[in-house]
Amino acid sequence: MEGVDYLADERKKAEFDVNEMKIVWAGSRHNFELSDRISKLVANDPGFSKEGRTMLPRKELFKNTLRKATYAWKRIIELRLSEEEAAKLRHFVDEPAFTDLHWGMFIPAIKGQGTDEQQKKWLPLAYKMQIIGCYAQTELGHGSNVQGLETTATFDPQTDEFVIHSPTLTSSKWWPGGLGKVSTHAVVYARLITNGKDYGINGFIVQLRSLEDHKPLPGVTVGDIGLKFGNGAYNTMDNGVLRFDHVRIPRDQMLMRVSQVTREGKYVQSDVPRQLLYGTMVYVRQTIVSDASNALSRAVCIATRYSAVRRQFGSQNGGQEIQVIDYKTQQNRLFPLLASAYAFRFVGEWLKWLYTDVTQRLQANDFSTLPEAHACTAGLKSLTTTATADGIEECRKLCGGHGYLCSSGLPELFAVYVPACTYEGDNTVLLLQVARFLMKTVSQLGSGKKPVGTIAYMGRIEHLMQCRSDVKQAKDWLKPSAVVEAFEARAARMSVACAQNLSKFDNPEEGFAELAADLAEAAVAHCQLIVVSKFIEKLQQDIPGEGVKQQLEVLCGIYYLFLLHKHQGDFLGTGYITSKQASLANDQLRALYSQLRPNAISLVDAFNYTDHFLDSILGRYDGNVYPKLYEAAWKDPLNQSDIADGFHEYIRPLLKQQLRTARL
Ligand SMILES: CCCCCCC/C=C/C(=O)SCCNC(=O)CCNC(=O)[C@H](O)C(C)(C)COP(=O)(O)OP(=O)(O)OC[C@H]1O[C@@H](n2cnc3c(N)ncnc32)[C@H](O)[C@@H]1OP(=O)(O)O
Ligand SMILES: Cc1cc2nc3c(=O)[nH]c(=O)nc-3n(C[C@H](O)[C@H](O)[C@H](O)COP(=O)(O)OP(=O)(O)OC[C@H]3O[C@@H](n4cnc5c(N)ncnc54)[C@H](O)[C@@H]3O)c2cc1C
Repeated sequence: MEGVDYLADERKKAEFDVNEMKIVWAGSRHNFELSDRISKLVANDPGFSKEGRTMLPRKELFKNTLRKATYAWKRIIELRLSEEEAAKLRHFVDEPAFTDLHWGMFIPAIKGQGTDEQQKKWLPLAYKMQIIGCYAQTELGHGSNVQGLETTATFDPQTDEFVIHSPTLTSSKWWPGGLGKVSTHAVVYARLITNGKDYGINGFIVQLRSLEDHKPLPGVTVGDIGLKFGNGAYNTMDNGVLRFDHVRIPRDQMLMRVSQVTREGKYVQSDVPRQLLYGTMVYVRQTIVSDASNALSRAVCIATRYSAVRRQFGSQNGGQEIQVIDYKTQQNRLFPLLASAYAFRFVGEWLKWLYTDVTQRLQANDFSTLPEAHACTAGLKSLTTTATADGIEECRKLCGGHGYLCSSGLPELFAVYVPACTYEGDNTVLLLQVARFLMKTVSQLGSGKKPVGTIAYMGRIEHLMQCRSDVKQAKDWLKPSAVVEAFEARAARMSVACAQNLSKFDNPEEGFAELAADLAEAAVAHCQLIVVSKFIEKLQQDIPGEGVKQQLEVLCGIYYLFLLHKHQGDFLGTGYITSKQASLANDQLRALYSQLRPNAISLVDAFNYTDHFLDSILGRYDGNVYPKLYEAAWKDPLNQSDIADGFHEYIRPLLKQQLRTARL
């Protein structure tokens, strides 16, 4: 039965041009062609096979990752791939590896915090992978509280060196990816001490291992921190532990863009803000937002295809049972996730633009938009990773029992993805950063400083505090102006309520700690407003392709009406809508589910994922699920023999004993 498309009827139902939607999803025709070409290249290369990955013991799994990463590098060189193509290739190889941190954090840290001279020295080595680096910030005792890090870098003017030292057990670096077994170098964050004074955290380039035999250098203790959550999953990564015993590095290995230490040991602060030390985190948080749409769309693609294949109940006169995708409850769980995948795609595109803009401004010594960029990257990283991790798990449940099989692809996807809620900033800690930014904005209202960008709506605070929704019938909820005002009024009112409550405390920090849960909710409301607004703005662009814009309008409506339904307590509680208007929103949401239904399979086809990338029997493009599940079961190592290892040792004596008892 090879070659039959079991989802062909579903595909025929599409009311839009799928090829044009693929381009919208990819961001441009160029991006589409690039992804299409590289994903097929990876899928057709046996060197990148994923076969049996979840069954391998850790050591073999890790060795296999080293093989794949090295093979990927070989192919990148052989095919003379550009930086953009190489990054795509690593993405489609789809296995967390030390290279993620080398390219994703070590190099960006040197670029962002190194002087021109330092970049000239280190970047060519890193680009050719003649050195391999990681980002060593977090310690056993401190992750979120970066200012609490304990590793020291003490300047020795006698030798013109820094002495890097781990003074306590809790100062051991703990977690950095690529550190445990591979990295030769690290950007290490340590307290800078000179002339007996502690100047706080700074980055230093430190060599950890010999470039000859890869042995740790004298004074360096380094290893892997141990097995993590899930089979396979993130265990392909060597998250590491690192201790220094008075390790000496030349002074010029301190990353000196933000501050410098002179030959005499004098500390000099540049005129750039100290927060630039945190710049690598801003960059990576922005990439994590784009990646959320990749991970969520992947899970949704699997769950949607399988929901169209799977049938349960409702057979009449011997006819077929109902496809589970036709149950309203399935749609109510699945379609908002499909809509979220598209929403996160577009907000990710916008955030990339914002990041590029702030980077250009920083180069021109304009630091004015840095606080907003920090708040947006932190908040959207938190919002999108939380929703994506929850969404992947929901997709697993949407696939019933078969979703729990590793061959569905969902358990591994979840296990690889879920730490995104923690790394690059715990999601709650990041929301509180957004809340601080919002409270600062509210406190400055009336001071003459006009809020701009994503907080421009605060400039209309008087209107937003007293306006009421004018929705009278369900379809009024399709008017962008009605929706944007609803989300703005909710976010503004929640922030103002927090600010009013905060003002009742004599000590603002005590107040902030006491009201943290409310503040985090206000931050979520603000971030949801950003996602909704950016989706609506996207729809105001010229979008070619028959029916493409209409489908995006349906998805956008589902995204915001589902949020409105889920958080109706906020909208009702702040008095912007009535319960009747909330109920109309729900009516409209149901109507949109019906509009989306015939297009569901084509909307996930628009992600253009290869079966290799999805790595899921339930999500196969052709929908040929049952024969392939059956076939895969027989490939399990337990089925290599009829009689299991251990039978003679354990089960047989047990059975014999029971036989004896029965005879008695
Ligand atoms: C592509 C790669 C693959 C992905 C693999 C991922 C592997 C994972 C890697 C990692 O996890 S690396 C380690 C990441 N660690 C964190 O994210 C730590 C989280 N903590 C922090 O970011 C910060 O310390 C904090 C919690 C945001 C701030 O703590 P604190 O309250 O102590 O703030 P201060 O340091 O005093 O700063 C105050 C001032 O600075 C502003 N600010 C904070 N962060 C930034 C930033 N990143 N950019 C710009 N500005 C920032 C903050 O808003 C305050 O401003 P004001 O209120 O004073 O105006
Ligand atoms: C898979 C993985 C890869 C990683 N890779 C790297 C890497 O390459 N390099 C690197 O340097 N680090 C890395 N990390 C570390 C990561 O950045 C930290 O774990 C993360 O920043 C969270 O910090 P923490 O572990 O200290 O959490 P904690 O701050 O200890 O969080 C514990 C709990 O306390 C809460 N909490 C903490 N502070 C507050 C507060 N102020 N208010 C309210 N609640 C609070 C949190 O919400 C959380 O619920 C990685 C972590 C993981 C899991």
